[in-house]
Amino acid sequence: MLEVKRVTKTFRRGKHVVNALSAVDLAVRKGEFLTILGPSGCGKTTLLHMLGGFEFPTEGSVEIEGRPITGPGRDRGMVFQEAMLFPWRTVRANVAWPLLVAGTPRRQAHARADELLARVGLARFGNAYPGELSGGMRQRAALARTLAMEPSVLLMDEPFGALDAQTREVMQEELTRLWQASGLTVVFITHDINEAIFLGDRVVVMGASPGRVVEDRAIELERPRSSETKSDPRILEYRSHLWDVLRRESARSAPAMAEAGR
Ligand SMILES: Nc1ncnc2c1ncn2[C@@H]1O[C@H](COP(=O)(O)OP(=O)(O)OP(=O)(O)O)[C@@H](O)[C@H]1O
Repeated sequence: MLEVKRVTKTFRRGKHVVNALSAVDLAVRKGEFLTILGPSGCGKTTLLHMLGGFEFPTEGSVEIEGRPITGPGRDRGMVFQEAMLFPWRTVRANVAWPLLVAGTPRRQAHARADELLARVGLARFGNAYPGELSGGMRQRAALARTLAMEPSVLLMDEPFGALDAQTREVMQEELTRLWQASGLTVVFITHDINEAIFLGDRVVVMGASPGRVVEDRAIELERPRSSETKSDPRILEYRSHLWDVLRRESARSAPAMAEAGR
């Protein structure tokens, strides 16, 4: 579904050249849930932005279903750490907004928004304003708005990073349910190893300086996954292995990053 081929990305910052990504190869199958872990600054967001069509490789190519990605498209929805909702519009109007922009008649767009709000557990909050919702509810509304475009790929950049631990667990379980029912392909960035394991069919670990893929591990926990999955003893093995990889990468990249910041 998605293919990143020998991608290198360099940014210029004044006189300095930042090698954000170096020779990254990555393929994501249709319907797969891929999670990405890695130390700060290893290029996770840059990679996601390329898949979204907001950044372009310096070398190499990024493709969706065999076609080069040349810009953002309705086939790919993005969800960020902070739910970007219009505070002056109701939750229903926020979710309906991309449909209205695409020319859907208002009544139809609002009916579709209500269906989507029900799917993310916000059926009773269509008339509320974003400021009246909790962080988790705002993230659900943002997800509903992204789903309104009927993307085939969801690109998620630490979407639960700003939530408290309990809400985060609930959101993880809801997302797996939603994904399982939808057939969506998901690429999900996180700093949380447990989250990466619980959600992912595969966990990719990136290393920094330069950003590259250092580990690609299949997670063979059965689906559907639920809160009980979280006490599966295999999780401990996955966690210990991924911790080792991350520790090694953080130690390796820290001196180089300190040097780059000087
Ligand atoms: N527009 C830009 N201009 C210059 N440098 C950039 C730009 N975008 C990213 N970088 C640099 O590229 C590197 C990778 O950044 P990126 O945000 O992709 O990392 P990340 O792994 O997502 O980090 P974090 O986990 O902290 O969000 C960093 O050194 C960053 O400073």
